[in-house]
Amino acid sequence: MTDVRAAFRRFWPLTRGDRGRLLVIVGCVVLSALAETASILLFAHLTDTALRAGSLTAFWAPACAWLGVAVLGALVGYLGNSLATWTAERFVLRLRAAVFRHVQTLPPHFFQRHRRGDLVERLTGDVEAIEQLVVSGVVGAISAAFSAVFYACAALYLRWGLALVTFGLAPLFLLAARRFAGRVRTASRDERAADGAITSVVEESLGNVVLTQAYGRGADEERRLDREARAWMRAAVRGARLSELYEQFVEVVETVCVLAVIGVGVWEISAGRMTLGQLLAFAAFIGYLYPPVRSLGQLGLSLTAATAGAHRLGEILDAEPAVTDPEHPHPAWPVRGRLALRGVSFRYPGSPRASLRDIGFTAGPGELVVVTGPSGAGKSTLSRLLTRFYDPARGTITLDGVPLPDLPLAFLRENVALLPQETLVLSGTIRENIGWGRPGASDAEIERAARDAAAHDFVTALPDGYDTPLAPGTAALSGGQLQRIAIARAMLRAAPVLILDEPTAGLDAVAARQVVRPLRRLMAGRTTIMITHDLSLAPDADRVLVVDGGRLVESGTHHELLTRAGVYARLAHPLPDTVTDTPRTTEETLILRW
Ligand SMILES: Nc1ncnc2c1ncn2[C@@H]1O[C@H](COP(=O)(O)OP(=O)(O)OP(=O)(O)O)[C@@H](O)[C@H]1O
Repeated sequence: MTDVRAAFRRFWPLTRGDRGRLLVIVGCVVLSALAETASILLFAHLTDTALRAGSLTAFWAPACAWLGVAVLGALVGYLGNSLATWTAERFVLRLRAAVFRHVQTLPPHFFQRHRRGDLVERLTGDVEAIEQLVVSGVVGAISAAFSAVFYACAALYLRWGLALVTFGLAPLFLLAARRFAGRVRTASRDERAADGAITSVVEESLGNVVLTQAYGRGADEERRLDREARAWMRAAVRGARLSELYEQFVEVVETVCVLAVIGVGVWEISAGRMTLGQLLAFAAFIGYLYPPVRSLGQLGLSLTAATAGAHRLGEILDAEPAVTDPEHPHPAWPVRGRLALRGVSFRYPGSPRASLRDIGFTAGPGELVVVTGPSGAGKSTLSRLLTRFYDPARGTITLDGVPLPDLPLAFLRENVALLPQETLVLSGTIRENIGWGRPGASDAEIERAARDAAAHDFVTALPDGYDTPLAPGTAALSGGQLQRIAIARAMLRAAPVLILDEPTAGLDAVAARQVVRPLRRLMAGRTTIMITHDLSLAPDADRVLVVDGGRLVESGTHHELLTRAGVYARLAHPLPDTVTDTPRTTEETLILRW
């Protein structure tokens, strides 16, 4: 129960703005229960007056009153239920938006440590489970409680002795619910986790379908899905069995209660202390009284199950963003793009060792700094610090002399554009994909960016041109073409600082050649930090930095580093022109990958 309370306290604030409506719903629920109670009393009256006497004249007045009450109850019931559904859905909408907003602020390592399918499940199934707890649960509990109180009062009014017998048996329902609660919670938690695992496997398998087919691993993937699906089935069956067992058990308890009441009632009638109408009405009340008591117990079980969802969602909401906006941000200025790193060290949260140690360098407008090094050296980590996905543990990074943490994140990322390693395609047309770089850009600006990125020709050759729809993983464009779309997007952003993370990764020599020219146009006049294994652009760089084991081990121009015969020379080896002094053009040296 403490879990339910804690979950409720955590998510209740999200009902702000709808509490007036919740009050109206409660009003409707109470009126509905009152109408139900009144109809039963009218039924008793009708039995004792019209039915027993067989008088039609005595029939009309209670019958009309009963009809009036029924119509009123129906209207109020309709209003209350519609409003409750609307409020519940609004709550789901708000909760999902809040969780999604929070997820957007979380650092890269959060997404590396959680399977995507599991996150999807938390944002869908678990969000709905919490709605059960906070909105439908509360409305259901209030409705059940008021109904139980009204029926109990009416039963007391009809025959208080008999009513007390009835009430004495009611706690049996709550006891039964208590006994089941723990097991229901475990089954529900397992079911939700298994749901997430299934979504993850399906998503991963579909995402890697080419690899799976190429390596003939379809059967393995099927087994993987089967394993998760069986875990889900076990949990689902366990949950269903528990709730069925509870239902049936309660059914038997209810029968015992009703029989006890009728038995006592028959004895009362035989002693002349009760009329048949009263007994029938009383039996009806019992029929009505136990379901709300029962549903209070059932509700307890649903709420307990919902806490499993609350717990899983809490894990997301408790994850902290790695960086936040400064309290007193530095005022905006026209950024020139001078980057400076001094003594920068960084370790990923939870990682035993530092990924970067004591890194320092500067880069100014119009300069190209190539950062290279073996796999795992810390190059991508550096790009994450420059775009402030993380702050360094030690040292500082400044933009035009202002430390990055003093800048509003939006301002920083407007001025420091990242071209990530994965060519990211968004759901939308090519025009929207490019326009994403700068919201509000005109079609002419988008087209100009596409021309500069050498994308215009292949885009216009497509049947739908700029209106060709793209979607992640389903784009009918080559890797090089997608990369040029990404370059056009970055062109449009027109940020003074560019961070290019492996801009030619995954492209063959021909495709790489096609992106080099647009890349150079993109870099012109900007401060560019290019993280790459591909040394084809290194001869053009003002400075090449070699990172190894998180440290900056060498720095200089391509030719200086080659003549130094250190790590860089080894990385670039064997290169046909390692000792020539005449630098080749970028295109000629393009295949200098190591
Ligand atoms: N989320 C993370 N949590 C813990 N350690 C991480 C995380 N991401 C990366 N690392 C570690 O940090 C180090 C640097 O990784 P990084 O991705 O920056 O290397 P890289 O030089 O970009 O490699 P590659 O060239 O293969 O992309 C590696 O040892 C890696 O294992």
